[in-house]
Amino acid sequence: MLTELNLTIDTLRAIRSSVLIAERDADTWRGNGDPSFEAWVGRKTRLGKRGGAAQVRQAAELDTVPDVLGAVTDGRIPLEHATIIAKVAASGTPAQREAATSADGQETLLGLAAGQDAATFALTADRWAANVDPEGLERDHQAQYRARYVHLSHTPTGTHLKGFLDTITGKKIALALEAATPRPAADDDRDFGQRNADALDSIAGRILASVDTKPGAHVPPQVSVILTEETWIAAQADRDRRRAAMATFGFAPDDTETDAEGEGEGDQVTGSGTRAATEIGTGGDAQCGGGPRISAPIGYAPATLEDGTPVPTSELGVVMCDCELTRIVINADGVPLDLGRTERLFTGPQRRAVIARDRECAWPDCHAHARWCHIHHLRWWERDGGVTAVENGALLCNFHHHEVHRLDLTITRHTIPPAACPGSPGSRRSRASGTSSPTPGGGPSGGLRPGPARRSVRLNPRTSSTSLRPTRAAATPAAVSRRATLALPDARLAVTPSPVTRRPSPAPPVPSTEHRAPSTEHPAQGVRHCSVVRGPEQPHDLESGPVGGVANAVHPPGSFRHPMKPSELGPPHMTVLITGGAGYIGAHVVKLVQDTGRAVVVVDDFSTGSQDRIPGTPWRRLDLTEPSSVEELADTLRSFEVTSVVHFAAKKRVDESMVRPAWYFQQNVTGLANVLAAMELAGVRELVFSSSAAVYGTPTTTDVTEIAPTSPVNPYGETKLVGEWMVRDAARAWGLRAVSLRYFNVAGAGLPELGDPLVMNLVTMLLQQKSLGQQPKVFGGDYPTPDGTCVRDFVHVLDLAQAHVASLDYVARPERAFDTFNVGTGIGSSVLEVVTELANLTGWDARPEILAPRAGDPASVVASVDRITGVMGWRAEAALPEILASAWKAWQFDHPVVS
Ligand SMILES: O=c1ccn([C@@H]2O[C@H](COP(=O)(O)OP(=O)(O)O[C@H]3O[C@H](CO)[C@H](O)[C@H](O)[C@H]3O)[C@@H](O)[C@H]2O)c(=O)[nH]1
Repeated sequence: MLTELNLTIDTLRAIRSSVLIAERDADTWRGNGDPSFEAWVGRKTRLGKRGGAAQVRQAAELDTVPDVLGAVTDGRIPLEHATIIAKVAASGTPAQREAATSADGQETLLGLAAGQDAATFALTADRWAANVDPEGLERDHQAQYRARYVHLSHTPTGTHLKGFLDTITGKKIALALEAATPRPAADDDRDFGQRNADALDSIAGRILASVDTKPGAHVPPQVSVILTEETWIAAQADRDRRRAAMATFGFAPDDTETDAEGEGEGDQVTGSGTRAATEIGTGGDAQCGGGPRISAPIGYAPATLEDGTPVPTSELGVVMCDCELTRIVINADGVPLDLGRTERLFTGPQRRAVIARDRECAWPDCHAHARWCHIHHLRWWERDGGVTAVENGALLCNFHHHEVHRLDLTITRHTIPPAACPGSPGSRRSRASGTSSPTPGGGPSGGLRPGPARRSVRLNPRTSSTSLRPTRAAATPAAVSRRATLALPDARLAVTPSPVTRRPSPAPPVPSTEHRAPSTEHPAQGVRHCSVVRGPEQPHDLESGPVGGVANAVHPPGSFRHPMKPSELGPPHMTVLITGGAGYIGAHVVKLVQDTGRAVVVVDDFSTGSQDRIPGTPWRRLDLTEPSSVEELADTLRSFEVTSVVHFAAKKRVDESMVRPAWYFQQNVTGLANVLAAMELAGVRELVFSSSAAVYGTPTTTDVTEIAPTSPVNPYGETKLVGEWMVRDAARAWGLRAVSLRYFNVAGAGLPELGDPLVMNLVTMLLQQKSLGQQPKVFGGDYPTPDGTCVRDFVHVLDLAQAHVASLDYVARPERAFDTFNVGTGIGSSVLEVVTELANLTGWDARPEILAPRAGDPASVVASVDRITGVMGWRAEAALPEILASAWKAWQFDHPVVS
């Protein structure tokens, strides 16, 4: 019954797919005020735009495999299996797509689908696809591999982590995170993401602690915490003051062996048969609820990392607990003068003894393996003057070690009678709650009593015959006396949270004065690295100003929003020739390519571009439409040993192309033909071609994929489509490896001085209208879009430039031939939305004037960017507000208000 029901549902869905495609092709949905077919479907079905788009996408994919769709309606296979085949047909390599859509291919896949569940069949289909195009799998993996990156953005509010990994590495990392994440303890209310973060922290700690991790360095990598003597004393005084306040408000620091609710129950003892339990009393947050109020702390400069990042006191506690201290005396200019050293490390034998005893994190129910644990000083080394001895050490995983220091806990070991242990008569298992309680009325732990704002947890026993009992600690004079050893004039303490072996660390290299700026406010902050990047020797016949151009002469490296990913750093000997490199998009690409370490040479006729945009970059003035340009360009390619070309030089005004179509073909098609001829002559085989979304004309869907029909509606788009064909044909004929990037609506600026100099698209035209005191002019208000104005996909010019860098990597791979990719954000904005956003941003009292529609304007063009994201790992980062803000800045830079 259930099977039949499922079959019927699948059959109906398959029929719905066919109906959707028929509706789409019949075009009957138009004229109802819906901006797109998807929107129409979403409205009709009440699934909304997203739901409608998903149905249409699935239908379009299934439409490519009609036999498979038929097999669903015949009840041969479930729809799920059909969608797996359709995915291969839609997103595989060209060879895989061709095979999957062929009658034979569909029949083979149908045969494979029989008798397999969906998950197994998905893997089978993957293997089949790999078999059809064995290199496809490897190519995809290599593409993923080249595209992978991890960015850490350090902001004042925390560090953001962003990245992309190839599937294999992703799985490896997932396994490693899992390995470093123990089964959550009873009191562990961290969610999955938080546990992953802790696992990553733990892995980093382990790497930094390993003596084997010495990538070319003389000492293991270290995280240094830098603090002054005053900070050291003030931080401790602050904590002591808090603790004293706690005592004043009714419960002594050692009272933490206290019950809050329920009854504690020791858990089952493992190992030797002796039983142990551990209790923690956190005492709650002194600042919260009914807890005691404490006086405001006295301000003091925080400890910092080497780059000046402030370190919270609880983190300081963690590193002080299990660390190596190196005293570095630094003079007023931040130059290290003297190294002293005091170690507070557990020795190897001590560690082994602690590990043998505790085996895993000593926190209740936390089973983090010893290899992920720190050794915590039960009596803190810096706070309580605790000794570095086995009996004072306890294994704690990274997370719980931080908790102990964050909550200012003291943990004590104590033996508990077997009767109180789990499994014993009268014992009960602990509740999985951070607010469960320890043993009542002086159970095994003895002397437990309820206290205000007190949380306590009954902990799991360990194999040891002792238990750990965390409590709040008392201020101890020992902590004060310990400071004496650190109180050195002009001293900074560099604290390394690393169980590095006992061997003297060499002094850190004293910064050479010629490379480092003198210290300013912070010894580490004052250090600035300066590096000079020399360009290749340049031939003298170029109009490049001083020969031997120096990359990045004006724009400091990293001043762009997107720093290059390490994976994108190309070998310095690679030279990229960029035609039209002095133009708006070209100059951004010049800068980013240079940032990757590649050399760049620009060819431009400077009809719209300017040399100011490419400081220090060698250039050659060349009109690429002239027949003589072929030889001249080939010469340049040879003399610079160019390895790849990015071709921008072209005309790009839609309206102009409508008026001067032949000239557009001359400019764009002849220019490209000459570039290709020169490349063939010089044997340069890598090309990134600047195409346009204009090749789609008026798309039938808003979500335009690369396989959408190309049907340009203006000569400009036609020249780009012809260009794509020419590039594809060159790939077939003489082994050119090329990518055509179909730009959607590009706007914004990476630097204020790199704004779009031409007023020829919506954003710059609006800014000009604003500057002239005019009202925004909107071409057409009656399009079948939500607000009647055209919808476009606006992409930041820097994101677009990044896509070129990714494409250069892509075409560098020998297995590539020719491919096309959309470059957009996947999000549409209407002209009116742009006007409103810009008006808000600039304080413009804008009252749009709706004019007649402009010739050749399609209603709605929005990219599908799945392909470029999947293959190259590229994805646009900036949204409309950021794009417009950068465009506005650039506009102000170019049009300063003279008062
Ligand atoms: O003052 C203006 C200027 C433009 N528009 C409208 O804004 C939309 C965007 O126009 P643009 O000229 O900025 O961009 P296009 O979409 O016409 O063309 C752009 O996108 C294309 C791809 O779709 C090509 O890449 C092309 O080079 C690029 O200019 C159009 O509906 C246009 O009519 C206005 O309403 N008022």
